Amino acid sequence: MAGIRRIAVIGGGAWGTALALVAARAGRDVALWARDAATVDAINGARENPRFLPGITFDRGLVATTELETAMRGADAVLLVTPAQTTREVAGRIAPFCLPGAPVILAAKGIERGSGLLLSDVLREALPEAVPAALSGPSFAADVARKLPTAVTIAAGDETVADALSAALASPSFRPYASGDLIGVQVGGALKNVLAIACGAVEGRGWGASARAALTARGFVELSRLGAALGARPETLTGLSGLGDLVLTCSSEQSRNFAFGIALGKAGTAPMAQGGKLAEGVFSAQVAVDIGKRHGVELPISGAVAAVLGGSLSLDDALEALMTRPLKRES
Ligand SMILES: NC(=O)C1=CN([C@@H]2O[C@H](COP(=O)(O)OP(=O)(O)OC[C@H]3O[C@@H](n4cnc5c(N)ncnc54)[C@H](O)[C@@H]3O)[C@@H](O)[C@H]2O)C=CC1
Ligand SMILES: O=C(CO)COP(=O)(O)O
Repeated sequence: MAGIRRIAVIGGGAWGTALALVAARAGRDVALWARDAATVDAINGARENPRFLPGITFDRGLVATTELETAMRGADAVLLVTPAQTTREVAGRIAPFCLPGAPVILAAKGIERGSGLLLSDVLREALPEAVPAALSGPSFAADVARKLPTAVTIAAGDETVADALSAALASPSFRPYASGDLIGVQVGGALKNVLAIACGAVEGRGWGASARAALTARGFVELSRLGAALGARPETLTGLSGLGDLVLTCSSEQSRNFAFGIALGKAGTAPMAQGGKLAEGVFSAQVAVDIGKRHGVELPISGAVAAVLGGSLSLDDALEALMTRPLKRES
């Protein structure tokens, strides 16, 4: 496909702002849409997003706006960076302004709850003229905004689209790898959040580093089995958006899912509130288990997370249930 000159970034939270910086550093003409006027003013004026990226002054100026039509005007590609559960609504809102055939890169990590659809399928329903793509991998917004180096996967059904998007976003601090596996990239991104809650709970409950590593490894088995059942490629599951992101989020308090898990672990049962920060795994746990059931894939750790979050199981009982499952050979 032709070179990508102008990119619209939809969503002015931590990741949307960081990705707008990535695109600007890669030499793209960037317009960032945020719904909150104070955020737009701070980005345009002080080169900051104090609500979502506190303490970071950007190395580049960005053009932000509260007007969707202005942000979308002439965009060759769109980065959709609002929470997973808002994808259908926001895709519907940008639909009137989206150029036919423009790639829409899904940057949220989750599965739609009501429908059980991956976000690329949500996009196909809400914005059928767009070409779905996904960006995922080990990448904390604050690190990326600070220009710390990382690598991610960018996937699209047509690998030449993934190649073009990778070229459009690459810079010395941000290295995308192109992939044709749109399903695998999304399954990894959604499941690692659920598993990070489990690992955080282990941390918060004081069950030790050995338990956390064991849970991460068995969690990877869940992620791989679900991915394989949905048609993911093995190299995606062991790659940046699968194992890479799982390792990051299951071991770092910088992760909101892991931090949510720590709070859960300290409480022993599901906390009443999330403390305001987005933890996507909370929304994906049960729907992932339901998808697994439909495909004959058991997800015991994700199931335990869903049951604890749903209030039907305490953490201590969840641990006992996992540890006393019938013994089997490792696979
Ligand atoms: N923060 C991070 O390090 C990373 C986040 N992600 C993913 O990116 C997605 C977004 O996360 P963040 O930007 O970090 O969250 P955030 O909480 O920092 O920001 C969310 C943004 O979405 C906006 N928003 C919420 N509901 C909306 C709606 N209905 N319509 C329009 N805008 C709406 C909020 O106003 C806010 O600007 C999540 O799925 C997350 O898993 C992916 C990689 C890294
Ligand atoms: O996806 C992320 C890093 O790759 C961010 O993780 P959290 O949403 O748990 O903060």
